[in-house]
Amino acid sequence: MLSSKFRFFQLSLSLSSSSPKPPKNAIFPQIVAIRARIRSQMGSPAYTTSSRLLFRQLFEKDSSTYTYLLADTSHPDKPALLVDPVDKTVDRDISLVKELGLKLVYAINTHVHADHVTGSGLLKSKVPGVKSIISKASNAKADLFVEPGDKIVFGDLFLEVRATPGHTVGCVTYVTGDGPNQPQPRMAFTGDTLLIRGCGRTDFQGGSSEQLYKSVHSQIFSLPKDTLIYPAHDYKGFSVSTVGEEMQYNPRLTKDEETFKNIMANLNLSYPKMIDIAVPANMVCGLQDVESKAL
Ligand SMILES: N[C@@H](CCC(=O)N[C@@H](CSS)C(=O)NCC(=O)O)C(=O)O
Repeated sequence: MLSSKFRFFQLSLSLSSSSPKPPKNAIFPQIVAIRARIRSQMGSPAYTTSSRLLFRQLFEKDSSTYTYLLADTSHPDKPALLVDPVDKTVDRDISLVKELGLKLVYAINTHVHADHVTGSGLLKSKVPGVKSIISKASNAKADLFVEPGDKIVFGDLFLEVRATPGHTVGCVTYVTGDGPNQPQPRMAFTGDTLLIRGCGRTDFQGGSSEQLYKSVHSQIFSLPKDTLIYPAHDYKGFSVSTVGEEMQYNPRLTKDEETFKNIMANLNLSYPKMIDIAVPANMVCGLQDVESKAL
């Protein structure tokens, strides 16, 4: 496969060999044309353009979990939030927040995880002022509870809350705002509801394949096709997808509902190794709260 640098070089060459040497003042439109050709050959960009949004995708390898850091860097306070922090990587996340000069305000969870302990409790104990967030429908403990239609505001940016039950009863998807100054394309943090070319299992924690199917089709596939999909996990090496791509290629969710339910009933996955520790800990916002409750 060609590296993008090499592709650029090739495209520059082919463009100059097929056209006469341009006058000096015509070079800028040529660069614009080359960039447009690269973009069209590479498909949708896997990034969002916004002058204000700082975005980082972070990984925890033991549970193959993605944590996302978002901040409004145009706001004087540089308010930041973490989506689905993991206890094991909290120190890494705090260092990054400090290095970038951000003010962490929220630790947000898409759901009560079964495979790892949330970093929300540790973040709250290590960074004064951080508030934990989870959906009201999860019945878990947190500082703030969100419901469908709520907005989580950080500076002049916001995340919209969409109810996407199915993997668990309280699963939500957080979608970047729609409006002036909000990132384009939009970004959807789907938790375990929609994975890249897959989806969350539905065999515990109040899971339902019927609900998951409806959630994805009504709440995620209804977003603009260029909306970027950022899941909570990936087991195959993917990092980002789009609504359009999943609508076309997701091997489970492109099927009709009956076929989907049949696929989900026959996944035969073993239970997550951490489930007996993770679920009770996450119901109280992370291990720290479990310890303080026990005192
Ligand atoms: N082996 C892992 C757990 C893998 C797993 O079950 N992943 C979940 C999301 S975390 S609860 C899932 O929904 N997977 C769907 C799939 O199709 O893989 C462990 O032991 O932790």
